[in-house]
Amino acid sequence: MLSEGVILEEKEISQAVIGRLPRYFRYLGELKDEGVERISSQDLSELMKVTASQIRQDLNNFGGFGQQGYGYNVEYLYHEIGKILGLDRQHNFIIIGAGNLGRALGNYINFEKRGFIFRGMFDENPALIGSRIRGVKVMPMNEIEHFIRENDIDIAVLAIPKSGAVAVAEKLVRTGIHAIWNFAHVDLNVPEGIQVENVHLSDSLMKLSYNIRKAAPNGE
Ligand SMILES: NC(=O)c1ccc[n+]([C@@H]2O[C@H](COP(=O)([O-])OP(=O)(O)OC[C@H]3O[C@@H](n4cnc5c(N)ncnc54)[C@H](O)[C@@H]3O)[C@@H](O)[C@H]2O)c1
Repeated sequence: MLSEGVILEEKEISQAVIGRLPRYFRYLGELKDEGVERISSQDLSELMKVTASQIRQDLNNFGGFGQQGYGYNVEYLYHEIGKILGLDRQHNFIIIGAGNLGRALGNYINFEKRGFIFRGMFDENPALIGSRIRGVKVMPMNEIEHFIRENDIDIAVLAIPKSGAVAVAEKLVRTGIHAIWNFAHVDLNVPEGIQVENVHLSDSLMKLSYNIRKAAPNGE
């Protein structure tokens, strides 16, 4: 089972560490763009507001990357974390659901900068078929299986209501898709080997709401 951690270079890495890697990647990318060549774990810790020991522990999972008295080579670490995250290769994705959310995701160009290439969009509403988002055509659902196979699609983004999500996910599984980025508010039961990442923006909003309440418990 891959639910608790992933096997990487013969070592079990916890999902908590994996979850922190994109943030390291982002900060290192910014440092690299600013021309910073190396950084100590102390300075990285101050910048990212996590303890230096957390940084050392996290990066030790992958063999360290740091050198005593030198710190981290920013460019090297950036590329190594990118490789660990699989960002050294291109991922082709499609979006299912050309509604508000699907269109917003399709219009977001920064995914391409990370190697996620928007290839196709699908919807069951005939009125939307043929319309385009950033030049990408909305296609009918009966073309999806053929499209996935012909265009080397590895990620399907589910931006449809939960009522149809399970059936669509089952269809995607039959096409041999590798991964589903699931925005529908339903848990998907997919076979082992197919990766699902659930996104619930409202969870983040509820956390914010909790923190607002904690900061002003009397509703001031
Ligand atoms: N997880 C999150 O953070 C998050 C955030 C916003 C919205 N959502 C969910 O995402 C879904 C889409 O939101 P929206 O605002 O874009 O809705 P929307 O109504 O604007 O768009 C939904 C689109 O999906 C299409 N569709 C519906 N069932 C389909 C099916 N079985 N196959 C193919 N296409 C189908 C519809 O024709 C429509 O174009 C909603 O169910 C909403 O609950 C999730």
